[in-house]
Amino acid sequence: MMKEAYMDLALSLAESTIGQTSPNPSVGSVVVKDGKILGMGSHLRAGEAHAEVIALQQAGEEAEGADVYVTLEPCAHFGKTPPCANLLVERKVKKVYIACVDPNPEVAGKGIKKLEQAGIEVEVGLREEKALEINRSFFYYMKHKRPFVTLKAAMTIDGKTATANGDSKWITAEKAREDVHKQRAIYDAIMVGSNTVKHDNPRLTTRLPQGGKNPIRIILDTNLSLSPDANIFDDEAPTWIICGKDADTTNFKAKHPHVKLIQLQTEKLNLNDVLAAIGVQGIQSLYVEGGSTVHGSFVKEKLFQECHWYIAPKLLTGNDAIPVVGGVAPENMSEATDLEIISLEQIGSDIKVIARPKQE
Ligand SMILES: Nc1c(/N=C/[C@@H](O)[C@H](O)[C@H](O)COP(=O)(O)O)[nH]c(=O)[nH]c1=O
Repeated sequence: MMKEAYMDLALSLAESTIGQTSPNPSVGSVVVKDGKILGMGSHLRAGEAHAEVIALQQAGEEAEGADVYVTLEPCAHFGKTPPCANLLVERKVKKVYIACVDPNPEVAGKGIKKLEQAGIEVEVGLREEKALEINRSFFYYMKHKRPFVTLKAAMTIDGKTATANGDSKWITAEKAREDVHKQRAIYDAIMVGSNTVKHDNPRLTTRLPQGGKNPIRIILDTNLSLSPDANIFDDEAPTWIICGKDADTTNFKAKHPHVKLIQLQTEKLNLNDVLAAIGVQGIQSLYVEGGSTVHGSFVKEKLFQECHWYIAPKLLTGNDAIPVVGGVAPENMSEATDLEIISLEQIGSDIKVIARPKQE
């Protein structure tokens, strides 16, 4: 096989573990010699063996003189496991193909240097774009210490997300809603505003036939106004509430001891502070399920990195129905937020659009 095909295999190994390795990146590795695959592996969980270790274990003595493909620069520092760069040197591999360099300034280039100093040939950049895409949340978080934000909305084709009285069940069909749950399992946290909790009484858990982890539920509730009977309080999924400085936290904590309360120092919740506060808690990726007003704030303040729009072939009509992105619109169309379409796919009877703000 060509070198690209071996790196594609390593990338598919990385992609298969997205969401389960946080706070670590998802990494895949393949060991090849004389056209034969001697080992392959993914980093499966934080604190466990790295992808290269698993692939080299499978290769055994045969690893000497082999080519190693890895989707992220091998680590050079002692984390929870010994450095992979040292292991690659010990096993006397011939050449290491690296899809992308670790953007973390503390580690960038150190693994490559260690390999080259030991006389191992290194080629960087094979399928780099795909490798960066797989770990976009991890890289974003490393750089900004705040979560990569994805806005997710479901809407009718005429842009409505609920009727005037708040009814939204259902806009999209079963298959698209199942895709939403697959996304929930990938993200560290999911966020909604208190209005969505009041209108929809959501669980915000991952409910898939094949299972999948629950994201941390984060509710924006300035004055701790939610009813104690809300669904988010009656199951064991991790729940955080973010409130303003005037909220009565003592009373709340007595009622909901298992809920993590993050109280900001401002009367109203400022999204910059919200993202900084959950970034400090280690949340690397955030899936914002709305509603309309919350989406409006994230767009207006340009605090999102991606949007997933699920569009149903329905017309709700009406000036009174709820628009998918709320808030106050700019005066001129030229002030609209320009996006770049990343993907467009049909899921059952609905369309899923992934878009990102156009880089200035
Ligand atoms: N109304 C719809 C959605 N609605 C999204 C949110 O408004 C809901 O409160 C949330 O998904 C409910 O979470 P749950 O209780 O955990 O299922 N989202 C969708 O993709 N399609 C819809 O038709």
